[in-house]
Amino acid sequence: MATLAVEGVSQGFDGLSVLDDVSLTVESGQVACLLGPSGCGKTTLFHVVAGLARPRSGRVLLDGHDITGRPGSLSYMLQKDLLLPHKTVIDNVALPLVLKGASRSEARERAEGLFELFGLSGVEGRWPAELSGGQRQRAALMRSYLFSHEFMLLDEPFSALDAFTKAELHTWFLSVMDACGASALVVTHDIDEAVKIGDVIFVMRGAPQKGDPARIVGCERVSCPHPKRAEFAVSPEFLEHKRHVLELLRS
Ligand SMILES: Nc1ncnc2c1ncn2[C@@H]1O[C@H](COP(=O)(O)OP(=O)(O)OP(=O)(O)O)[C@@H](O)[C@H]1O
Repeated sequence: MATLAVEGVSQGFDGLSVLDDVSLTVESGQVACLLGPSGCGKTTLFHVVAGLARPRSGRVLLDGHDITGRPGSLSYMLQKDLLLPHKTVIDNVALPLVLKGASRSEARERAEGLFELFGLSGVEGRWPAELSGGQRQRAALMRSYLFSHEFMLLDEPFSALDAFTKAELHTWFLSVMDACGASALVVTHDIDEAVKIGDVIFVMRGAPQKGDPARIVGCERVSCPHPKRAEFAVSPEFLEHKRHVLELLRS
């Protein structure tokens, strides 16, 4: 478990200013969502947080340690699962451990212990092409977790799934996060998803291409005890949080 702090991050490309003084904190064990319109700079912020790009100003701290511009401390799961087609599921998910220096058998052994928790028992030896969309996302999330137990950056992890699979994975995701105690920052375009899975929702606004760099315009704390039950999504409290988020997006 780890606490992430983004402090006063500004970023841009050549003459384009994309992020303006972005700050946010994700507490240990929290799932935080980053919600904002297309093109406002969410991926740009993720690249900075993952250490893949140095910001023009500001810094990124993980448990108080400055990780600005240093990749490898957090795991970063892209929207597309990027499972390697020529490797079995177990070798795909164990790959981060091998890259970190474990032997193949050691890595497989550690990964094997997690298949049940991630709802993937029985598919260890299959090829990615033999999995359903939901199973592929579970495997991709498990691989991210094996890269970093502490903090995961998830870029639209459920956006490619159909509505039924998505709803199923939301419930599954929350139970896995509770069981692992990991923290995550999740990019999403989907307000319902953000309220459903987020303990806190950071709302980002801006249109960098129109000379309006993005900033965090507010944050909504979702007061719902864990484990969040499926009924929460049809409760008056859910609608109230959704209304607040919509107000922030329009403000
Ligand atoms: N490498 C780059 N060089 C120049 N401009 C870039 C680069 N990467 C992103 N941009 C610009 O920065 C702005 C923010 O892009 P970004 O991909 O971060 O937005 P986003 O919120 O993640 O979008 P989406 O939700 O559609 O994925 C856009 O105007 C984009 O064109």
